[in-house]
Amino acid sequence: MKIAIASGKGGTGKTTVAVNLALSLKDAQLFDCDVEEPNCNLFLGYDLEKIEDVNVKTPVVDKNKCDLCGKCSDFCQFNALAILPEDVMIFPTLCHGCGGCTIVCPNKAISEVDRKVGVIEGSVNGELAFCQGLLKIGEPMTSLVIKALQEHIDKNATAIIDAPPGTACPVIASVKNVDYCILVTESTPFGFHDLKLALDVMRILGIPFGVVINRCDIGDNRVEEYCIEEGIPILMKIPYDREIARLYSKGIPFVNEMPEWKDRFLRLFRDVTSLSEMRDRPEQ
Ligand SMILES: Nc1ncnc2c1ncn2[C@@H]1O[C@H](COP(=O)(O)OP(=O)(O)OP(=O)(O)O)[C@@H](O)[C@H]1O
Ligand code: SF4
Ligand code: SF4
Repeated sequence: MKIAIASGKGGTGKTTVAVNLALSLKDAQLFDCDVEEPNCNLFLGYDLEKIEDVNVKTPVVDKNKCDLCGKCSDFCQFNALAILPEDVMIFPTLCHGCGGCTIVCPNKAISEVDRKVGVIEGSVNGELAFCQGLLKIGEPMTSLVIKALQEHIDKNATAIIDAPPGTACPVIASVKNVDYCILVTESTPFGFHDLKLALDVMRILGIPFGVVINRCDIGDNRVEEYCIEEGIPILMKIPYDREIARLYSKGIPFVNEMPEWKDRFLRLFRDVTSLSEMRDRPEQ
């Protein structure tokens, strides 16, 4: 079972839910896909070691073979190649490593070199199997690092995936192949607005989803009313709690100090499992 924790709006409590849910389960793996700023390990405190570099194949043009025909530049959908009067200019950070320009070059003038865009790290100790991706500073290829990170999911275990905020490519890369997505939101106008964007993404991708309303006692009831109207499962409600915020600021997962929440997260997991199974069952 692969479960993503996502949201439209940032700061709604994804990491809080992902870490506390993973710690409440036995034998769960936790993956921090927020590769621009992974922060799950602030709460776990595990020693991490590098598992692998994430590289992208980037073109290099041999000037002696190139006749500036422009076929490579015409092919590239990402504007990573520009034909100048006497040269082909390459914008490495725009290149997605598709390899197409190398194939279309009629003069075999293009070769490829590895360019490092990030790194995958894994825990060497701790009660959870934990992995995170780390995008190199200045690199925009977030999705490549997320894809590489997800290769390390053990298909026989339960994987909890902490997704980045928003609804753009990094979120799609994080949730694409999951069995279920938990959308964490808050009862504010901004939370409600961005939840609806995230719901649209899940519907388009055909991923089953439910909602956790965090800080449920701030703002108004619009999120809850909307979920009831639309038949969206409300999986859990977490109140605004000074103690949760205090523990967070000390890097302590709140299930460790407030053990009653472990049962609630276990119940959440059971609900998610049965909702996902119901969806997989063929209609009678
Ligand atoms: N129920 C709660 N009561 C009080 N404070 C909370 C609660 N849930 C989360 N917070 C606070 O909200 C902040 C954001 O939480 P968290 O980092 O889990 O959100 P996030 O969605 O993962 O953020 P990002 O979008 O940056 O990844 C933290 O400062 C945390 O202490
Ligand atoms: S396709 Fe090959 S020969 Fe043509 S401009 Fe590009 S690198 Fe040069
Ligand atoms: S490898 Fe693909 S993305 Fe990169 S420059 Fe060539 S065509 Fe463009």
